Amino acid sequence: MNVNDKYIKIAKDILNNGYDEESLNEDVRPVWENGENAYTLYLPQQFVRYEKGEVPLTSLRKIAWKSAIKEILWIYQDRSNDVDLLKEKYKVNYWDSWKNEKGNLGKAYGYQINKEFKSPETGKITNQIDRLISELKNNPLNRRLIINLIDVDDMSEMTLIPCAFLTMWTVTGGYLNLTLIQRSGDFLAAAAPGGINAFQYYVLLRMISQVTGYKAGDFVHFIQNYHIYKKHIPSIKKIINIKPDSRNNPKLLINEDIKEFKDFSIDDFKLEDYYPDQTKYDIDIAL
Ligand SMILES: Nc1nc(=O)c2c([nH]1)NC[C@@H]1CN(c3ccc(C(=O)N[C@@H](CCC(=O)O)C(=O)O)cc3)CN21
Ligand SMILES: O=c1ccn([C@H]2C[C@H](O)[C@@H](COP(=O)(O)O)O2)c(=O)[nH]1
Repeated sequence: MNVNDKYIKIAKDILNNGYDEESLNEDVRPVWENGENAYTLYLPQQFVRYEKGEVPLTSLRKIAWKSAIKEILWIYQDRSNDVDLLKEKYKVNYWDSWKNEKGNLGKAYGYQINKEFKSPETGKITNQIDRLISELKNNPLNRRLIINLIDVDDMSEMTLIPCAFLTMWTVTGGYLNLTLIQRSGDFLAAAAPGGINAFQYYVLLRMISQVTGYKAGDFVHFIQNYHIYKKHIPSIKKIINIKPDSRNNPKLLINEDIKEFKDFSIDDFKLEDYYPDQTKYDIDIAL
């Protein structure tokens, strides 16, 4: 099954078999801009496997792939929670609704990457990304290689509790394999197979592989609550009936001269053979 097939299969599964929040007569947290409840159809515990060499980018609709990479650079390289930085440095606006009065996300996302702690392996003061890179180079059989964006001590000071919050990393011979755990996934806006979340974490896998001397291996994306907002249903129904351009076979090229994680910039990433459907969808984002 290619990425588009995976997209269509899970979309149909949620549409046909998803639990309908509205009919459960319980409160839901998210609202639309006008204050109305944002109900979903949802399925629990879905996962998507992308074999090595497969780029998780759908061509059923246009994905903001550069913004997706910029978000990763902002979180893992700038180690920032500052929404104004995302806007000024990267021209990405879509986190604006979640910033606090100081213009940041509180103790979420990049804050957890910048936080220092004592490495359990070396005893030296480090941060989660530096420890991961150093252990992959020096101690590849380490089974404790995770990056966690949720620290329960800080949860009440996060403006949004990270959705794609946990990565786990395992070396097999010359390959680095990644699992991403996502607690909650908005199918249309971000979490679909080949959408922003899958693609951006695949890019992180490629980047970390490149600077630690491995090839990118398999990528598994697990979503605990996978949902389609009911307002998005008409768009999803259109998308799953698109016949994509048969030339699609996306390849991601990354500047091979980059050897240090801190040196990647957005201009080091190029996509080839990507011809996404150009239909425009006006996507409301639940707040
Ligand atoms: N309900 C909800 N869904 C999300 O996916 C989400 C949140 N909230 N809150 C935090 C971030 C913000 N995210 C967003 C916000 C907006 C778009 C969006 O407007 N996407 C459009 C245009 C993207 C562009 O061209 O820049 C799209 O067509 O996908 C996507 C993800 C992802 N996250
Ligand atoms: O990277 C992201 C960030 C956010 N989301 C979605 C998932 C949910 O629809 C909302 C968050 O609402 P919660 O009630 O906190 O789950 O944002 C995503 O899919 N991907």
